[in-house]
Amino acid sequence: MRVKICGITQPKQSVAIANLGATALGFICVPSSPRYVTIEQIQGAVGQLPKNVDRIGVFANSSIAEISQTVKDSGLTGVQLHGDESPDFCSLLGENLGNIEIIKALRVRSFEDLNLAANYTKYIDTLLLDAYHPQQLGGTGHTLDWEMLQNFEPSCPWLLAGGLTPDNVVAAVNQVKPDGIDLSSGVEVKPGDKDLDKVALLFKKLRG
Ligand SMILES: O=C(O)c1ccccc1N[C@@H]1O[C@H](COP(=O)(O)O)[C@@H](O)[C@H]1O
Repeated sequence: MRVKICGITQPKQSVAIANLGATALGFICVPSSPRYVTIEQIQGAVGQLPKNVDRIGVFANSSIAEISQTVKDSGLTGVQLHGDESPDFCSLLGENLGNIEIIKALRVRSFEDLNLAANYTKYIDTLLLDAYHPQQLGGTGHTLDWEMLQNFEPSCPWLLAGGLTPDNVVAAVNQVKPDGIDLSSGVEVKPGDKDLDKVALLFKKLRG
């Protein structure tokens, strides 16, 4: 299963988390986030990573020019769009970025939100479902209603995010059966500072 650990800010932690088993790391390019990193910080963090670990930049309502420049300068292999980006925006971005993974995040509070997924799948590589929060775009630590996802079968791979922790991850995966998972605050000491013991426990639970 694909496991993305998001909100990495420190080069040392990025290598340690990859060694523990993460298949993708996320770098927050949203200036209002406490986990925000600059292009230089991303360069420092991805420099030592094994080639097979995906490096995903997380954006929210950034322009195509901004995203393209960041991808080019920092060696990202994918982008996660966590704002109100439209299907047309995803399609245009895909044309601009070429061989870069596009992950569209939907913040879900109702079936109406979930049904939006169908409008995106032909323009993106991967869908991500996160919890909706009225004041925060992401990294909220809130779970979404997993019951709603019982019959969720989009026509592209998808990741479950939102409030996952070493304690609830096995239940989430068994109940919802996503193609992968994405965690941020559930494996942190504080925003931007990952707790490596919690990350290790996460992989232990997943392997168990
Ligand atoms: O983590 C952030 O600060 C952030 C800011 C803006 C957009 C997305 C952000 N993070 C994403 O939020 C989800 C879930 O996080 P959590 O596990 O509930 O803390 C995850 O996909 C992050 O990529």
